[in-house]
Amino acid sequence: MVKIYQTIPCNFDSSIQVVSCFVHFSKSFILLERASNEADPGAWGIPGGKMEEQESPFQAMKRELFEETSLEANMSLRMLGSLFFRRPAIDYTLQVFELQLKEPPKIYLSEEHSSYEWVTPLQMKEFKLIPGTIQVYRYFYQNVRSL
Ligand SMILES: Nc1nc2c([nH]c(=O)n2[C@@H]2O[C@H](COP(=O)(O)OP(=O)(O)OP(=O)(O)O)[C@@H](O)[C@H]2O)c(=O)[nH]1
Repeated sequence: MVKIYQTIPCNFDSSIQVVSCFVHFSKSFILLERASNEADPGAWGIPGGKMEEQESPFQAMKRELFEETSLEANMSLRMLGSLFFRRPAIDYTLQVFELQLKEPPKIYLSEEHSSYEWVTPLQMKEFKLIPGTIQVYRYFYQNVRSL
């Protein structure tokens, strides 16, 4: 159960910041499957993770992309915006990025993930996604302003 807000909700704990990225190639973007020894095993999501202290969102996003996929993002990494996530036990801010690739990339996964797939927006529904993934996609790419 997750609630997503465009503006900061009342009594929001903003101490946790997460970054995530839609990595596009052709008409697809990449989803990663969380490994069996991770939180939420078997759930699929776009690359991302928690920001570390003293990192900027861009630094955190580049680090996570490299750790999780081996992709090195430079000038082409763009920030799309932020959303506020409220789960029963935790609040966090999600900073969402996109990276458009022109060449087919070589992907090397870390131990955090067991597999990856390139999916079109329509195929997203076939995956057991991290809650909120479809809403985040719609918000940034289909200009749907209500979550
Ligand atoms: N990677 C990723 N995480 C997301 C997305 N959406 C979303 O709510 N999250 C949440 O953001 C958090 C990211 O945490 P993580 O466990 O992947 O971060 P991390 O790699 O830094 O892990 P650690 O510091 O616990 O080792 C998780 O609670 C995850 O459910 C998403 O699209 N991608």
